[in-house]
Amino acid sequence: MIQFVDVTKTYTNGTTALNHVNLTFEQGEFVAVIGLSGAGKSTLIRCINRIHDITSGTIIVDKVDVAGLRGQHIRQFRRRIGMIFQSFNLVTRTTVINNVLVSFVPGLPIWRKVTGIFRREHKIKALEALDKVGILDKAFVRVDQLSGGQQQRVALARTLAQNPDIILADEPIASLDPVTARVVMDDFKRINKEMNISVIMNIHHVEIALEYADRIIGIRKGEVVFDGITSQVTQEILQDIYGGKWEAEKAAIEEQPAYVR
Ligand SMILES: Nc1ncnc2c1ncn2[C@@H]1O[C@H](COP(=O)(O)OP(=O)(O)OP(=O)(O)O)[C@@H](O)[C@H]1O
Repeated sequence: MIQFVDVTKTYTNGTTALNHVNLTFEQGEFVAVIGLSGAGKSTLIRCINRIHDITSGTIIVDKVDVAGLRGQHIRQFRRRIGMIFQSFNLVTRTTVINNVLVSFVPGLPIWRKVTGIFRREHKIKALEALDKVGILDKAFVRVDQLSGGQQQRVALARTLAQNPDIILADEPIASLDPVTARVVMDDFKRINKEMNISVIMNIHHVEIALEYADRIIGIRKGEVVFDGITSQVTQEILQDIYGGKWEAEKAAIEEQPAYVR
């Protein structure tokens, strides 16, 4: 369970990105966070694994006060939380399996890190993770030979190999075409349902958010203005989340070329 209790985040330049946010995420939920650009979606997600430190309030993840973690404890905590980015964050000049094996590095002795020698059990786990996202056949292909969608699935496999309880996804489909975006979203959904891994996703594509997520959180100017199950979301609610700019936002998404939609 993740709890935000009266969380405020003000960056050093004075921008308040989160303003007195209260939220609870149960284990196994699939939550989409939506809102205008600059609303605070990334900040919300990134405070959970301490990429950003909050200014006031408390974030509790499974009874652990995240702000109190230091050094080794923060590394251990982060291993339970996978992170997926828009830009995949892979090493493109090496193979798919090497990218997945990297997820075992933090727990390995220094000589293994340096030599890149991985145990058989790690290799099997890496291959299993690739199988879960349907790209086992690409294990020994160089990442730069894969499509964007396949690269995002490698990133997902790398996260799965870490055996996380939670996956935070920051605009994971923003650079994918609509068909590939759905393939990747299908992976997220399957992982969420079959493995009971919580998925908290920041996403611009509202129609995809409504199609895949169980719950929608709408953020406007750092405040939660909607929090409810997906079927409750109406056009009026979207207007409210997008500060009356929903029609313009919808048109902007529709006008984007296919590769960014
Ligand atoms: N490192 C930072 N330093 C200062 N201000 C920041 C920083 N990161 C974000 N902000 C500001 O905080 C606010 C929320 O930003 P955030 O990236 O969380 O929004 P977002 O909803 O994810 O936007 P987008 O959809 O464009 O990614 C914005 O006003 C942004 O300019």
